[in-house]
Amino acid sequence: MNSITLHHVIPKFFIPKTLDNSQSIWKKVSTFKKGHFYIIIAPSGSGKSTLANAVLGNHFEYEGSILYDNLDLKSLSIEQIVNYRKNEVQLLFQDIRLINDLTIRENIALRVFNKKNDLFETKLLAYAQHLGISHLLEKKAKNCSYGERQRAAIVRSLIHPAEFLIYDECFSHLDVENKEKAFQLINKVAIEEGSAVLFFELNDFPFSHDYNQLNL
Ligand SMILES: Nc1ncnc2c1ncn2[C@@H]1O[C@H](COP(=O)(O)OP(=O)(O)OP(=O)(O)O)[C@@H](O)[C@H]1O
Repeated sequence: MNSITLHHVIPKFFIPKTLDNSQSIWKKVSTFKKGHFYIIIAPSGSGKSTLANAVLGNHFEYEGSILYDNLDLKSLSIEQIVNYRKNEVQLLFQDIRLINDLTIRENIALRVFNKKNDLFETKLLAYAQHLGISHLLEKKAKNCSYGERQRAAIVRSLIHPAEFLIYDECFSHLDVENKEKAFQLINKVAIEEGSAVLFFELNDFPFSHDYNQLNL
């Protein structure tokens, strides 16, 4: 998939306060392209999770359309949408969604549970080390802090990355140093893979970057 386009999208269940803001992407045409990098900055309650979940095909509670290349998401079957999640589009949900009773290693490996490949193990170890969670790999997720689980979820998102990587406030529990490390890792993997990255954030990152900035 080469692009995801928002075509006059506006949520059905609330009217965004920022609708009249000329920077806002509601009710406009915006295209996210493979290999490009975006940060969408918007205040609490402005619809970041609503839009991120809509782009994943988790709900259709909006007017307008979301296109995967030229295909309207609303015209796809559940099976087709699920297939897109294997290699084309993936979302790291704001609430992380690790399984409490599995270890951090098992949670990360879930992304590739039916694929045997030494490369995944190499990546898992390298990325865990980069984010400072190597010592937590055999620990159950429920016994880790929120920030530790957030870093584990970021590793999970990168061991078999899709073409469009979407992150909904994925650094919310990280200190500035860890935020920057996580950002650099996501950026590096996305460049290597040719993926697009879409960050949904409350505020801009506290370090310099050259991502395209959009607002809701
Ligand atoms: N299923 C739903 N039905 C009705 N209203 C909803 C539903 N889901 C979200 N909302 C409302 O839509 C608005 C946007 O919510 P959303 O979670 O998308 O915002 P957000 O920008 O991600 O916020 P935050 O930064 O606080 O996580 C909120 O006012 C929320 O209460």
